[in-house]
Amino acid sequence: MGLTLYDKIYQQHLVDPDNKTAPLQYVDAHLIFEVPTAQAFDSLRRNSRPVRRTDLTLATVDHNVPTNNRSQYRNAAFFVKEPAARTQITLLEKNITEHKIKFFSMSDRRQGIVHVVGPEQGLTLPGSVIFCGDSHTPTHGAVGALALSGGTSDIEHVLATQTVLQKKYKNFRVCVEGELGPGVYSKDIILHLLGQIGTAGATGCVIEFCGSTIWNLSMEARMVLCNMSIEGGARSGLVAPDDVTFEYLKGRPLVPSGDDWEKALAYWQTLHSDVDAYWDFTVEIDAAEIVPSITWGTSPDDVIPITGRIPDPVDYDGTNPFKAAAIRRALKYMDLKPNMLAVDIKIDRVFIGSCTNSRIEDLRAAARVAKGRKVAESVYAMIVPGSGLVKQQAEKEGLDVIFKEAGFDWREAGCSMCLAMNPDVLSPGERCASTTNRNFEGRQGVGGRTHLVSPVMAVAAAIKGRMADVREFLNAENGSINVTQLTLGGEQVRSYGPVKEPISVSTSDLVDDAIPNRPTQHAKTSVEGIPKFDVLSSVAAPFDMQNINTDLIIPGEYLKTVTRTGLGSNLFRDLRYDTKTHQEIPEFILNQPPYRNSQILVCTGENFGCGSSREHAVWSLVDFGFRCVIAPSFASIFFNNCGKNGLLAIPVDDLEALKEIHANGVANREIRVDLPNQDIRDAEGRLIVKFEVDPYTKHCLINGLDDISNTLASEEKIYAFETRQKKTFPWLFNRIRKLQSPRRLGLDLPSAMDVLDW
Ligand SMILES: CC(C)[C@H](C(=O)O)[C@@H](O)C(=O)O
Ligand code: SF4
Repeated sequence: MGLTLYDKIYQQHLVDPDNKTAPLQYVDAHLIFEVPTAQAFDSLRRNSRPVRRTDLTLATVDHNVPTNNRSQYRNAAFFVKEPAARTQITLLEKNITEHKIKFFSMSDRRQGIVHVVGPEQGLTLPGSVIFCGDSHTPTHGAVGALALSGGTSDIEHVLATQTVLQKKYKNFRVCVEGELGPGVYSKDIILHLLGQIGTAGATGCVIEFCGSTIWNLSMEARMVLCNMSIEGGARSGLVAPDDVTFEYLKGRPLVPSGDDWEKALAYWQTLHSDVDAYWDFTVEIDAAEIVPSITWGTSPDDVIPITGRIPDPVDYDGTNPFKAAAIRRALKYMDLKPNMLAVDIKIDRVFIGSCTNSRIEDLRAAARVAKGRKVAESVYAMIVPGSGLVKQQAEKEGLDVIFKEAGFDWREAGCSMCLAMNPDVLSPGERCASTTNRNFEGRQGVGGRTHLVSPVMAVAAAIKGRMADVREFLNAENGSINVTQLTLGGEQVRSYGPVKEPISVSTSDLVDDAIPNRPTQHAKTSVEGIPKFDVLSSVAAPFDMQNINTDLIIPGEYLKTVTRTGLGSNLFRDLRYDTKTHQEIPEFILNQPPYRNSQILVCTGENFGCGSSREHAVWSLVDFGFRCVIAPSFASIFFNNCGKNGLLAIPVDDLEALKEIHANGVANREIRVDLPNQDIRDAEGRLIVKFEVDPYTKHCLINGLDDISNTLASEEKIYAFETRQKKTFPWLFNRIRKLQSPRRLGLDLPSAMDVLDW
């Protein structure tokens, strides 16, 4: 039996292939940003743990940054007005300065969304493992890397050990064959897929995208697919590297050159799944069936073609009551009527941006539709390039002029209106056609309504003032669209800036390679652990929603905290409080007296904790008082984050048992969760169900041990692996610290006073 590309990269990165209980993957590159890192650095400091490889770590700021004009920019402390955001950004600056980590600050034109910046600089290379504490890290898989995400505890683990604990996931193959129709973009491919498999369809899997349609896509279009793999529940997504990949990589600042390029290329060309590889799941899609699509509801799989109608819950009442309830809730939130035509949905706002669709090809495609046209008077439309270099490139090509003439607001790089963490938010009730990846309730602002679309569909909506079929604009007199360019992204123009003194990473540079900060001489003998878990008796708070996402558990506004505590009061904010009056909603379960002190949450709906990797979701549950969550299934990142914070997540797929636990909760009767014996009993001690838990997590929970202590015990193995890796793949090392300062490259803002001259 052959291996998949994922199998191969995973195996190659196993630090100790014999350790099956806590498998460690070596991380070749680590990307960090302001939101989930403060707590990680703080905890390292408290436990006297050094950052192991500052030379394999790269930082930027994106989520919190305001996107208004930076012509008067002096420094972050002055520019960022909102105090919590300012604290988070300046704290990151302090941490990277202390640890000497390379950083693209707001005064550096290379700054931008972490998943735009990484590939743009060539940080992510085929066959490597990249880690970033953000759920859209799979984006980087487009170059044929294994791109892993996780929460703050994982970030801390990578900083301290340069490894991440990763079990082996399953293989999911998505094969798309044939030619895409006019106006169909890679965003439509991934929306189409999500419509088929749902938000939990690929849970516990890594997706490999393949087939003739995929090979014909540009790198940036492939990134869109990999980016949204997480929306299907996948642990990551990737595309085997080919000539398109190599062409994209060549010449980027962090990509090897000269002899090393030749050696690297020879290796990269071997990276593909074997013909006889075993696939746990396969989905085949005929490209001809895909039409420009939109989401209508509050989950990324609520997908309909632009020619379609809004679903009717009545159609599911008999067969799938969960789905019928979810549709009713979404229709109410989105203020839509069943069976309404997609093209009849009027919009107020358009947002083109985010790590999904803010690259140069997205902007080129959008500009082709916008050219010579006008945004409808009723619409406010904004374009936020993914990085300063994307913005610079777009301006060089005159795209900004096209957009401004059409009536778009042209802004500075950042996550912007993708999530409500910076000044760009929707007002309650506003409806937005958005090129982002999540349409959850409140995602773009309290009460805001999001429809996910491709960049060209966003422009079509902006012009019409309602959801529109971009194909109406094809071959029209003004700004006619060349379909090939539209789907393939057009010519490959480099989107990074001038390199005055090109860096060239060659093997000879390895002589003075950085020495890792190995922990032995610094390590404290006693470190903080996690709260111990043994046996717990409590009334379980009963929930019955499917796909409870982490935005719903704790909205983006609260991710600006720099501690792990204090989030409990805003747990489930949008379910718990009236959006207008901010008063408690009496019907919500956690506002009812018996459940205010519940330590167990039981949910009968599947896929608990989907969406973002924010560990804040777990911290808010723990801060509220929960020690255990029971559900039929969990999203992978949330599940991992639970164990690292002493919160026991128990998947119970025996639906009768689950109903019984739920019924005990409704009746206000205690249940007893026994971790050592792995069972759940009722108040009389009668067994309801036995449960599975992986032995390593059980051991850590019962003994209150944190992962890092365990991993550091394998220091010699990590060091040995690292030494081998350096010999075999020298081009993966010694490159980030050779990045040059923005000033030397002419990429600093003229008004900036905080430029770091590295
Ligand atoms: C803040 C970050 C942890 C989060 C994520 O993991 O995705 C964010 O980027 C999001 O899109 O919700
Ligand atoms: S999904 Fe949005 S908020 Fe998250 S990294 Fe991407 S752009 Fe930023």
